[in-house]
Amino acid sequence: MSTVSKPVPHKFLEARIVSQRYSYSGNSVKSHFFLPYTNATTGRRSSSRREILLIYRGPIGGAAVPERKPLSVVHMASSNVDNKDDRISRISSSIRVIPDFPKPGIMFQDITTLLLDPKAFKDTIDLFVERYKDKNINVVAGVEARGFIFGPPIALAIGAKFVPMRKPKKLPGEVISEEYSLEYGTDKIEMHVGAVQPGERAVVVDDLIATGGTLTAAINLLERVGVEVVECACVIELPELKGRDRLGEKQLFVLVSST
Ligand SMILES: O=P(O)(O)OC[C@H]1O[C@H](OP(=O)(O)OP(=O)(O)O)[C@H](O)[C@@H]1O
Ligand SMILES: Nc1ncnc2[nH]cnc12
Repeated sequence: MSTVSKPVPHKFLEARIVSQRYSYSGNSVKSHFFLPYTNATTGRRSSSRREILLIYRGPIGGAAVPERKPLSVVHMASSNVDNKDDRISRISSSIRVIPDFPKPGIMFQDITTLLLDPKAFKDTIDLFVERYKDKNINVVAGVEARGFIFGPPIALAIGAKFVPMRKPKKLPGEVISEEYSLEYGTDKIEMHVGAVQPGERAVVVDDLIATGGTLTAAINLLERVGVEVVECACVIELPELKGRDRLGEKQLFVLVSST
């Protein structure tokens, strides 16, 4: 379905489009067409341009945008978030889905739009802080890159240290590393030797769990040096990729589920 925001005079329908750009909002795509502005009497073009906006809603790029739901009570079995909590639906609706990024077939869950909404961002952090503040957590480990956005404010609020788990060759000191497979490739994460101590209690934070490869690698790194990983925490779960199964007995706390 498409709607034209303003009636388009006939003379502009005959004009050539000089440029076009797209912007995304929720499950809709806006196409901005720029037409040369032509004087109907003289036929001369002005340097100014006229913008025509088309708004498409629904399927984009041939693939249907999946519905993202606040987590159902069944999925929340291991969490204490009230499913009726209106913070969850605000968080869910602030996350945008970009089809075919970074390659065809991937429905990319883009949390940068959540970050643009200060209330949704604060609600996200608050929900994690409410869950971990009384659990004697010493370590919040965040996985590069998006775990670096959510992890540090949680760590500060609960009085824990933040430990970055970085992509290879980024950390300057001695590291231990762990390889893992992704929904779209393979990768490796590294942690500084000495950043954590045996017996410390950790939560691993990331924006999203897909296949669970990243979180499994993070858990392995921490457990190799004697840290107790209490739980993993993500904003989004893609349940179809069964990452939760890959974590085995390890608890996973998520806020929204995307089907
Ligand atoms: O459950 P998995 O299948 O392991 O996938 C989840 C991981 O994939 C994404 O990161 P990505 O590797 O794309 O890195 P980036 O955050 O640096 O873009 C996401 O932020 C998670 O870290
Ligand atoms: N579909 C997805 N959206 C965002 N990040 C991801 N990481 C792995 N799969 C992803």
